[in-house]
Amino acid sequence: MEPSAPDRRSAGDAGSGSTVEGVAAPGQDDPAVVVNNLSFTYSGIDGQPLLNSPPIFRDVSFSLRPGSRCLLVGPNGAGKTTLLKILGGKHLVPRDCVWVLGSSPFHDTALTSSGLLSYIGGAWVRDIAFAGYSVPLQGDFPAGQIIEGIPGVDPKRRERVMKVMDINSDWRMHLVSDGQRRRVQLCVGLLKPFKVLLLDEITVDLDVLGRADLMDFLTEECEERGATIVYATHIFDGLQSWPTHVAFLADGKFQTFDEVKNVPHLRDGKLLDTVVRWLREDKRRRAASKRSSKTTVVFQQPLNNGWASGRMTASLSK
Ligand SMILES: Nc1ncnc2c1ncn2[C@@H]1O[C@H](COP(=O)(O)OP(=O)(O)OP(=O)(O)O)[C@@H](O)[C@H]1O
Repeated sequence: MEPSAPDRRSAGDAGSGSTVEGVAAPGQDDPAVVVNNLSFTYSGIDGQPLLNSPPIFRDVSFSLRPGSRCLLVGPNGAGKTTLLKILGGKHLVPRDCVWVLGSSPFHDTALTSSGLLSYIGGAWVRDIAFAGYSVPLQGDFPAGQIIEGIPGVDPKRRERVMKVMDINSDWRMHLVSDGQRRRVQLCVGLLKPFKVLLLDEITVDLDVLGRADLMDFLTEECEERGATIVYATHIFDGLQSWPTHVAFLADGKFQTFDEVKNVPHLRDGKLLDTVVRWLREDKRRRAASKRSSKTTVVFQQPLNNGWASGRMTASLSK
């Protein structure tokens, strides 16, 4: 799909339907998400691209209109999380490459602080000085305290989201199961009436009913409020009729990005079969390209050795 021209009003311009200070809401027909020729490579702490690491994306472009539900699929390591993080403003990319609700998510922090753009991904962890990296958030405090402590939330919406996620306010966070912790994490991410929601494999710990209720809620949010959702997952159970769009990311680009109604097998509800076929094709393509490649990878002494306090990273010299 060709990207549409982004809405380039700067933050603070009066936009039709603007409700949050600092964020110019796009008009109803403007795309909610626009990506223009996005290329991205991770860099080390010296700011240089990591050695021997090809770009994660090359010239990726797409756009999504309000109300779209896009399933983002692809093999492990294809870059789904990276793309969601870029859309969520967590990685610096050139301002003109990524537009969410008419603003650059990295540069215009009001997008995320207002809750209009919400990113929910990974386990609920934090880096805590002297405790370590990726420490699970499980202090002894009740779930209700976290949820009710978030300011600016409509009490009716809070009640609804807590009901959908089936949360007991008295759950003590250091005693809950992984699935219960995930429910609280989801609840927090859904409390504000987002316009764009980015989900990174968040249903992994949920039981089947919790998952079904969540997907129904998300469908309603898109159909009734015009929210836009990009959801990266490897779990396709019960998702056949959920997406309006499917994007298959592999080898640095979208091998497929289309509306479900335009892809015959997807239209017929064969989501899992189709994704498995795409994955097999991609695996064959990678094997063929490896066989034909004459490039010898030479490991060199990297400019940084990837050392950070308490952690060894993958950029260590071999
Ligand atoms: N912080 C980082 N620094 C350097 N490389 C990274 C970093 N995070 C991810 N990568 C690399 O970027 C590539 C894409 O990773 P990413 O997590 O986006 O893939 P993914 O499609 O979400 O994978 P999965 O399906 O396994 O979750 C991988 O090769 C990974 O090793």
